[in-house]
Amino acid sequence: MAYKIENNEGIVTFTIDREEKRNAVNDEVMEGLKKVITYIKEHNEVKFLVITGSGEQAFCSGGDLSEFHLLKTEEQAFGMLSKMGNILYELATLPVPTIALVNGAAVGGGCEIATACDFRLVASHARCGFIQGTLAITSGWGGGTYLLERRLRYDQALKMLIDSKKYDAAHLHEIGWATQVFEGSKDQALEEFIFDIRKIHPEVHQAYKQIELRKWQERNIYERVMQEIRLCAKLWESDAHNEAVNRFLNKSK
Ligand SMILES: CC[C@H](C(=O)O)C(=O)SCCNC(=O)CCNC(=O)[C@H](O)C(C)(C)COP(=O)(O)OP(=O)(O)OC[C@H]1O[C@@H](n2cnc3c(N)ncnc32)[C@H](O)[C@@H]1OP(=O)(O)O
Repeated sequence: MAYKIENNEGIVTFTIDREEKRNAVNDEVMEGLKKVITYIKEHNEVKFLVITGSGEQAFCSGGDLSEFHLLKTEEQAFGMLSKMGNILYELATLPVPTIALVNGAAVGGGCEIATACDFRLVASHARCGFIQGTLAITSGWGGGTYLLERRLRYDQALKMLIDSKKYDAAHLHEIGWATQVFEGSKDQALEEFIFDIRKIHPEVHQAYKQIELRKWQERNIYERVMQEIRLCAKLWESDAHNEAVNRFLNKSK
């Protein structure tokens, strides 16, 4: 199975379990995310959603290039991108607080997943970035829109997107992308982070989160996410993108 779902007293953890591919997202992972989001919407006793990756090398390395490089046209790309874009929108707008437990590299779509969460607890060794630009595309799952909604300074958020490179944990915290940086056990870091909030009734958490979600609704965030995805799909067809992906896939052969 490409993922694990655990429920520990209302704390639901979704683990991308593809360590051999640095937890790259394939269709099975997408289906798993849809499953956990549906579970949370149908079970009021759930307090938080935690997303993490297996192993210590990667949280998530984005879309699975060995699968998605087969997509050649704008419409083929839009099909995959919009499927994950809709999943990420449902994740970003869940009523419960969401925590990205960034156990390692979060790059490309992996950085988008972490950005779509309310909190980012980042391992001190993790390097994260919107590296899509190195593949001659832009963020394709809505992560650029969510990043520019977060409270980073605009210039720092835009630089993170157009740098298209991995930042270290200290810098991610300095610019306000990382909520916290932790050493050692990710489970202990999570326990410490939720120590106080788990004492507070979940309806309080959800009421406060609704204040932000109402603003997103008023500002048509869904339409903006879909415009972002369409732009990425247009770039997907370029020779520059296809050549960059082939270089990555051939590098280890
Ligand atoms: C789909 C679109 C989406 C979007 O936002 O629109 C995107 O996510 S686009 C960006 C796609 N992701 C990438 O370009 C990242 C590629 N991976 C890396 O940069 C590195 O693997 C890294 C930094 C995550 C980890 O580096 P490390 O040195 O620890 O590992 P290796 O690079 O040696 O990789 C080990 C093994 O995993 C395979 N791998 C890694 N990432 C992916 C991936 N995204 N898709 C498919 N396969 C991936 C890599 O090929 C190696 O396989 P092996 O058979 O052992 O050679």
